[in-house]
Amino acid sequence: MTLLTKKIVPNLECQPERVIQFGEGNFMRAFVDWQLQQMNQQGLFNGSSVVVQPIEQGLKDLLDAQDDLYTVALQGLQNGEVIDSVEIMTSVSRVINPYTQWQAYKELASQDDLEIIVSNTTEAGIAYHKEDSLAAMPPKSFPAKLTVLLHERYKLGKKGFIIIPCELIDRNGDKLKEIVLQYATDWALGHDFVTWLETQNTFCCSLVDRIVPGFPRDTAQDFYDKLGYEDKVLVTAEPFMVWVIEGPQTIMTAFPLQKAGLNVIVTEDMTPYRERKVHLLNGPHTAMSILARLAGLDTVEAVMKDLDFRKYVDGLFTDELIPMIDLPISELVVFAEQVKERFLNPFANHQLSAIALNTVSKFVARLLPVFNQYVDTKNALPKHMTAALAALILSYRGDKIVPQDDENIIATFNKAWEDPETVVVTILGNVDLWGQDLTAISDLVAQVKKDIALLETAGARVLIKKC
Ligand SMILES: NC(=O)C1=CN([C@@H]2O[C@H](COP(=O)(O)OP(=O)(O)OC[C@H]3O[C@@H](n4cnc5c(N)ncnc54)[C@H](O)[C@@H]3O)[C@@H](O)[C@H]2O)C=CC1
Ligand SMILES: O=P(O)(O)OC[C@H]1O[C@](O)(CO)[C@@H](O)[C@@H]1O
Repeated sequence: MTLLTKKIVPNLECQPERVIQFGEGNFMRAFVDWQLQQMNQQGLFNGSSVVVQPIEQGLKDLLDAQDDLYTVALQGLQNGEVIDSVEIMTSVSRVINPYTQWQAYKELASQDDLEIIVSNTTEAGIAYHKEDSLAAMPPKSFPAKLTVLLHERYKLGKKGFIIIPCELIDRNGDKLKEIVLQYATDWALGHDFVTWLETQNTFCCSLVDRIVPGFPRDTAQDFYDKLGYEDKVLVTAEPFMVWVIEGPQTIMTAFPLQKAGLNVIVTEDMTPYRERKVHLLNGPHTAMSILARLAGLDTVEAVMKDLDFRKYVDGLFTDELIPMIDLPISELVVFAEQVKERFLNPFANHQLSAIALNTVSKFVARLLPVFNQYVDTKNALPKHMTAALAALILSYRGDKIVPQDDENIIATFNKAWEDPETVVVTILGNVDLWGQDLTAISDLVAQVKKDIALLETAGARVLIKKC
């Protein structure tokens, strides 16, 4: 079968390079480059991205063999409709491997059309390596490579960039800027360079949300048969997306994502949006994964299609999560409905066991802040979250399902379960697990004991029906 190349795309228009993108992975290609494509199609941007492969091994060769073309398959539900679409992306101009093309990389500094820098180098990428130097070709870390590029740009007396990292770490833009400034100090790049960095560049924090399963290993041949060509870097993604960017509204002039109708929010403070995502998407994931596994269910979709569990999920959203988040209720209701639709994605096959990895820390980050808020404002226990907490303690006994977590956490639960009479008090009172003494919450110990007893005698389905 023919490989996807320019020959397959007639009248391919080359757009000027306007974006430097660190990271050629699945997420960036189905998120940022897909958005460039949407803007280009509407004649709003007329720009392409030059992609920098951040580590020595990567997809450059595969992409180059396809003239940097690839397909994005969007699969899922949107506004009640099944979306199963494919589109060839023409928004990547070329891929630079700085390990073999260091000079070409540095020359990007001289291109005036380049205005925007984006990145996703995984959670490990925004890191400081003390050994990195200005003379290295290239330095190891992504922030060090970026510092070299910015310094070249400064030396040419040109304007700076809008820099929007997409890594899934809190306050990614601040962290990236902090490390770049650290290199500027380490490498003695001078006060004027630091002033240029501060005044001519806009580092934005951003929060991305789109589930991108990536290359469809099991069904690739079906895709090729349907497409009529082979695409070794085809990427599947859900139709839903949100990009929350913390920065000045003016960035939308250079980067008209919103004008193209994309779900992009530019705000002065992204905290509520981060909370919205963590508590309304990842929170229900965690609560349902704990309880539904005890009832023998295995995927998010199965939970959402089960009438009893669906009621539980709806109640969790409506009674306990939405009222505790500091954003307009109408906005939260819309977001919650979108999340439920995403949970029902028939293409996703999202395993509860995958979500359940490291459940204790996930419970702390995703549910406990809302749990505390509920107790403080309502002076009562949130029943749905309390049931999930009880199920967590029971599952970590290890006889019904095998918990996967840090070995110290597993050991803590094993030890506590040696005495079933005291296990609830021991676990809830363990500040190392929760960051607080949960036995101090009025009635919690008694309720969790009752819930565990019901889980043991009647099962998870009966417990959630009581919520
Ligand atoms: N796939 C998804 O559904 C979503 C993924 N994310 C996040 O995006 C990140 C990337 O995900 P994918 O694109 O799916 O993975 P991927 O494996 O396709 O791409 C990883 C990218 O990160 C780069 N990279 C890896 N380690 C690095 C390091 N130490 N320093 C610099 N660069 C490094 C690689 O060169 C590659 O460009 C992940 O951290 C993930 O948490 C965020 C939202 C959704
Ligand atoms: O299964 P979890 O850990 O709740 O995460 C669900 C998904 O949400 C996302 O944050 C969506 O953007 C992805 O990173 C992740 O795949």
